[in-house]
Amino acid sequence: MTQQLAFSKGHGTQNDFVLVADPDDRLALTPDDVRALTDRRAGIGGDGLIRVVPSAALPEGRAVLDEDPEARWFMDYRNADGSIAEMCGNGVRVFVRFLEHLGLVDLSDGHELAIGTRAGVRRVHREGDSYAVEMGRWHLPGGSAALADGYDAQVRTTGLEGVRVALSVDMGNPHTVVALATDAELDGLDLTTIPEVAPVPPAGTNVEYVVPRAETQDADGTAVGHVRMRVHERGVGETRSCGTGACAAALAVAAWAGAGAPSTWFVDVPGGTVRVRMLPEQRVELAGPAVLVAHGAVDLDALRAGLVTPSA
Ligand SMILES: N[C@@H](CCC[C@H](N)C(=O)O)C(=O)O
Repeated sequence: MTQQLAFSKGHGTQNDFVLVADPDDRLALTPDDVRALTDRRAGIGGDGLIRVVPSAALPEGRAVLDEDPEARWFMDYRNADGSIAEMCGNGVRVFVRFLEHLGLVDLSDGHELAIGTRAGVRRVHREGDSYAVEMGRWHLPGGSAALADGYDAQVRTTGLEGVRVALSVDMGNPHTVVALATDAELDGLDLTTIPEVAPVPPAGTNVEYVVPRAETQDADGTAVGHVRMRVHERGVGETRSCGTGACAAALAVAAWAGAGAPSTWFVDVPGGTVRVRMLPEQRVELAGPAVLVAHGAVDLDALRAGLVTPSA
């Protein structure tokens, strides 16, 4: 008998994931299995794979339970190349939508749900169809000196081309935000290859390219920031959205703008728009949609047989 694996497929602003439920921690998915499942021709297709597993089943999950005993479910996140990632902002929202679909949680009463991730506990609540995630503490690996360098370089830059101000932002996973001057520059980027950014941390980095857009105002007349972003994700390539990347982008642009920058930002990505809010104590909130589009079963033996290993 062939081995069948039940899956769902979901996305958050078109950052798409294969979702599998493993409530008894029985699935031993190898990196090759992940590559095959996320393959867009021989598999289901996705930027990553998310496994639902009890926090108590994994060492990283047990660490999370020490932080918050209510974080019962753990998001085991894999990039499409099979590598493990600490966090995924769009993934957390889709993970919670999947938990709802499985009947494991109910957020309809507006309460907050604690989720385990390799970057620590993340808290999620619903705002209608949108899911808001408290994304934890961020920091700038280069410290304030890196910020000063970036800001100086940016204000010195004139002309339409050549703006290459970069800032590393740790969102639980690594990001490098690069400021560009114009929409044409952003549109013209070739992100089929890994962009050159320096310095690249040893564990690699996700790279976000951003162009500021005009500020708007909310109903109370408070300024709201706005940026456009394209992203090259570590372990994937160009994707149509990245939630942790959107937070990093808003944080970098707000930091470059200095005191008085808006505390709410909209980040436009090729797959839609997410909202980022600065919170006290170097925390940030990400809000956006989470959609499940398919449910089915995959024949694991056929899938494994179809995986082509690139020759050296
Ligand atoms: N798309 C995600 C980030 C996924 C992990 C990333 N590729 C990494 O390796 O850190 C998001 O929405 O945050």
